[in-house]
Amino acid sequence: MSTVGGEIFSVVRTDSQTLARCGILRTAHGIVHTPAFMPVGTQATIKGLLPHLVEGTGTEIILSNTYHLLLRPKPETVAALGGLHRFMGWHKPILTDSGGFQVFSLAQLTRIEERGAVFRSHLDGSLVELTPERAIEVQELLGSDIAMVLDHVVALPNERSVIEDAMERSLRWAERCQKAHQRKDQWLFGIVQGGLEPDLRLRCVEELVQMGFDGYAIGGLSVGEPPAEMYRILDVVAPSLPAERPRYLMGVGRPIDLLEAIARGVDLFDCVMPTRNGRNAMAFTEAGPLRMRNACHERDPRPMDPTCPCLACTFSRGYIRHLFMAREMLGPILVSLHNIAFYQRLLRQARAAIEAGSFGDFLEEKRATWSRTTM
Ligand SMILES: CNc1nc2cc3c(=O)[nH]c(N)nc3c(CCO)c2[nH]1
Ligand SMILES: [Zn+2]
Repeated sequence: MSTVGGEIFSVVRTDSQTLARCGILRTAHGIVHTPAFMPVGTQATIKGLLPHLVEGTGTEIILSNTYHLLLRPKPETVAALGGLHRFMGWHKPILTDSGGFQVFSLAQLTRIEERGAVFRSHLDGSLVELTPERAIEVQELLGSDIAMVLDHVVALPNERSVIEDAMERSLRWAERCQKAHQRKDQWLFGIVQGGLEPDLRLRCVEELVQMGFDGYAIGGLSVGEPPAEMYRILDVVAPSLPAERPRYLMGVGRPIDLLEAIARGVDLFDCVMPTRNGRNAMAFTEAGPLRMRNACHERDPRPMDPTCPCLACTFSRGYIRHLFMAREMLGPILVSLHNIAFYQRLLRQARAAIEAGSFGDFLEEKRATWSRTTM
């Protein structure tokens, strides 16, 4: 348990129609209003965006990755340069993931042993070992406000025995992470595994809560399973987690997925979609997604989203299409910025709906509006 000033998390309002709630998450670098969305800054940068631009979208917390920074520039280098906040000039909260997902999704020839994950770096093929103890040491060197335990993530669909084995190893690793964790100004979150098996998920929740973490993440989802399957697991897992601790759904998701998860009591999200899609000229708007290379935008003087307050929406669609057709750097920068602003505005609207006790109506309205698009 960390001792950052005051309580970790307070629920300030619960919706009257769903399990959605508004909360305040307190960290060493300030507070986060939940439900909150974390843009992904994998290599100590939200790709293409200076910190003050990210702040301007209303972002209060970002995610960075142990796996990538372990390989380059190495955590000892980041620590020597003052830690991750000073290194990247972001002075609000930072959550670091442990690498559990990347050793499964990015690394080559990963071998999972009881001791830890052994893999070849995707950068130079060198052999790397990531143990629970090293994952904690790295996150303490980086100085993030929230650290994640090292977990064993498996692909879905999978054999129940494979899922059970990985879930049990993740529990043993979580305990080792807890024992290794020293920094009192850094929260430590556990991660619930167990695939799409409700009984394995609930057993994992029970054991993690027994160990006692500052917050709880729901892992092992958004790994290719149908959305309905994810929602079914959330129905079981989210309400079973302690109400007075933050609940973080890892790697999610599309705008509609965020709202469906918020309705089930989830407080925190991270996803590469707004920035990755932005770099690929796909802009989220209230009326549905826009593909900015599309010829229809060539002479369109309107902003991407006339209701959007962001800097990118002071330019015309014609200009943004030109930037992508000319392969100018500013294209991906502007649409990434806009997409993060879109997600943060959606969460502001969600928090307001919860405060008004009508999040259920808000969700229904978005389900109807977006059912005709791929949001
Ligand atoms: C894009 N989908 C996704 N599913 C995830 C699932 C996990 C998970 O189970 N464990 C850990 N440590 N990280 C995860 C991450 C990376 C964070 O975005 C995920 N990302
Ligand atoms: Zn905009």
